[in-house]
Amino acid sequence: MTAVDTATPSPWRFLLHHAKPRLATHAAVFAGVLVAVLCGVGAQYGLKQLIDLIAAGPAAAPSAAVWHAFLVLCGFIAADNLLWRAAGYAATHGFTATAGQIREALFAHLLGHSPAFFADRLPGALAARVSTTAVSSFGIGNILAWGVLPPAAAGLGAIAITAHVHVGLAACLVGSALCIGWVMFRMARRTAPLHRLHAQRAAALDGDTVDVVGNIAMVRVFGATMRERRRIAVAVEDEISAHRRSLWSMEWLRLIHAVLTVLLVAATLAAGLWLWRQGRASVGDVALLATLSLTILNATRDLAVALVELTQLSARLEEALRALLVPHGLRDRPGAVPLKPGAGGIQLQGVCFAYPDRMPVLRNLDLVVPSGQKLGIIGPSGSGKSTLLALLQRFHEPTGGRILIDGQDLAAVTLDSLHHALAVVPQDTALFHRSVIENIRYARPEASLEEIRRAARLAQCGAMIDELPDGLDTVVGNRGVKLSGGQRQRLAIARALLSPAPILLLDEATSALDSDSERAVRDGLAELVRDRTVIAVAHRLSTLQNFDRIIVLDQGRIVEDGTPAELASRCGPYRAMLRQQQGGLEPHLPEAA
Ligand SMILES: Nc1ncnc2c1ncn2[C@@H]1O[C@H](COP(=O)(O)OP(=O)(O)OP(=O)(O)O)[C@@H](O)[C@H]1O
Repeated sequence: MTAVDTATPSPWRFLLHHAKPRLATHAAVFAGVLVAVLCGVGAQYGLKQLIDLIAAGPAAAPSAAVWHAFLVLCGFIAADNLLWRAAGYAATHGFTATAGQIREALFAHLLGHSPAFFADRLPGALAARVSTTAVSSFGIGNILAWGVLPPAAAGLGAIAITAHVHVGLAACLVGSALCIGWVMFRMARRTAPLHRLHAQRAAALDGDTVDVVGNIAMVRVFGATMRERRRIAVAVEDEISAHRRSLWSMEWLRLIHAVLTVLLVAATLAAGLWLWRQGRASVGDVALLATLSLTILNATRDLAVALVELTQLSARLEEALRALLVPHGLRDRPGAVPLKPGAGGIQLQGVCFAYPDRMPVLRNLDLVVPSGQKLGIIGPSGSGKSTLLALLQRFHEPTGGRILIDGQDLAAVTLDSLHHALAVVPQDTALFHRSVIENIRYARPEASLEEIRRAARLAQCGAMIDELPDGLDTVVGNRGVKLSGGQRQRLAIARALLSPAPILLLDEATSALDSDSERAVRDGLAELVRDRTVIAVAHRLSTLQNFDRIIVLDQGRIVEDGTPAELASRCGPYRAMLRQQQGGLEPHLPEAA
């Protein structure tokens, strides 16, 4: 089934869509509850029959009829209780499975979003909303089954039995119940924005809390613990005030409902007494009307409480769905085909790019990288180097021109197949809070232990891993916090080396290494990059000294292009950078052409 229907984020359609695969189980829950409740109401009628027989006296009531009425009453009571449990058993299977399925579907949808989506949102708030959706969906199922259906069925059953005593009285009850229902519904709808506001503030607070916890080292370094506590305290105050307003609106609803139902029950009882005095109702009828009015009172009260909770949960669900079910910014185009595996030749034809509401970053870029070529990209900070790598991964669409891999336009191939063709060591080394071996194996889950050890050795992290307390099984901490920056980078390189992708993208892949480690990693890399196309962004020019070709980017344009030796011999920006990095030691440089 599709993950989620992004075109229709209405909470009810969303829930129905996810309930469908377990329709029979859900139907069993609701049918069980319905029959149990009707048996409960039937027990009240059975009691009336018994009372009428008892009131007639031992002489007038045949013994068989009394015991028959007794057994019917016991049967209703037994069915009432046992069916509740059967429905509960079905719900533990159906509701939990549906909530889990919703969580999985939203997670899958979340993973399909582009980096631009995540750049604008807090990860904690997104995770909180996935949880909110699953918890609210589970809550809505429970409230419908245990909170809405029982009082609704009990109320309708009570009205039907009242009709048996007096049709006019039952009609009045139906009219009153409908009026109360309408008033409650209108009022509940007007409170929905208050619940949504509360849901928004709670999710934002979750996101903020996770953001601070995720950056706890920085908070400590800048002695900002109190500052952050004050910030969160302000957000908590906002959340509390929104929560209070949401609850107050519900308390008003409950109060109005309580007044209306007290009036309704009093009127029913008075009518029963009047009918009895007229000789048109038996003692059993009056007892029945008394219990039925209480059933109706309880039913309408329970129904109101349940509807209130339902309104709150559906508002929370709606808010979470609105935030999560944003259509994917980047997705496979209709008719997209998998990238045909090739040697890894890359071509940029007139590529332009600007981030939304920003100045252009790349301007009319033409570049041909033959398969197997090792291309270095250098240039001042902000010149568009990482953006170029991001476009190659199709994290963003070029605003003009096109990019081809082995002659195939990236826009026309599937994203998954494109990512299988690329191995990446990103600028900001990201590791999972998992073991070293799981992090390296991420690039190729089927890789053997021997292959993993080889990749680790080539990335110069073999000795480092041996020194860890549990070797390859050591858990690296949140985003790899238990490792040094250089160690993290070497693990990321080992991970990329394990990938069979024909194109390797390195974004400042060795920036955190000292010169000796960098040289050692470079030697290890040399063997593995031999048959691949490599595009490497680097600030340290020594990283690129063995590369086939270097381009210099400036303000989104290629301002120099050639082999390292050619560029070093020209009086251009590359030579200036080289001179700067060699500390002005001219003897290392060839004569300028
Ligand atoms: N997600 C984004 N949204 C908006 N603007 C962005 C985004 N990412 C980068 N930019 C902007 O695009 C420009 C180019 O950034 P990019 O990261 O490509 O530069 P770079 O050459 O890799 O820089 P550095 O050497 O410092 O890593 C910068 O002005 C940057 O502020």
